[in-house]
Amino acid sequence: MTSSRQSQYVLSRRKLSLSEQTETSINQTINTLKFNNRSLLVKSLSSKPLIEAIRKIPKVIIIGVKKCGTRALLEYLKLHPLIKAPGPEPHFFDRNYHHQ
Ligand SMILES: Nc1ncnc2c1ncn2[C@@H]1O[C@H](COP(=O)(O)OS(=O)(=O)O)[C@@H](OP(=O)(O)O)[C@H]1O
Repeated sequence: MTSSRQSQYVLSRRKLSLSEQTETSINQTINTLKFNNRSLLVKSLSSKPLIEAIRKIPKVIIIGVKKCGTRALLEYLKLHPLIKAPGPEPHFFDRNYHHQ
């Protein structure tokens, strides 16, 4: 990233008051989605839907083989008032990724 783009990025972070944790999530998303051009994201950060989408990125993912007790773990964690879960198990990876 060039220095002008870097300062643009820092300014955007300040303007949006992103926490360090949110910024880490954004950076992980950038890496995961293989965004090569970060300036694209910096420009998009002014878009409210994108910010909302980024806030919804999970902070924790429970992964387990069938019948290992992931449902019970999720139910116990959901008892905590500060923990939100997307309803029942979303099965994101087994529904969206298939190895051959
Ligand atoms: N703490 C603990 N100790 C032992 N066994 C436990 C525990 N918590 C959950 N369970 C049992 O785990 C089974 C469900 O696991 P999962 O939630 O991973 O099931 S699933 O694959 O998502 O359907 C399910 O087993 P079955 O009743 O045989 O289906 C649960 O009874």
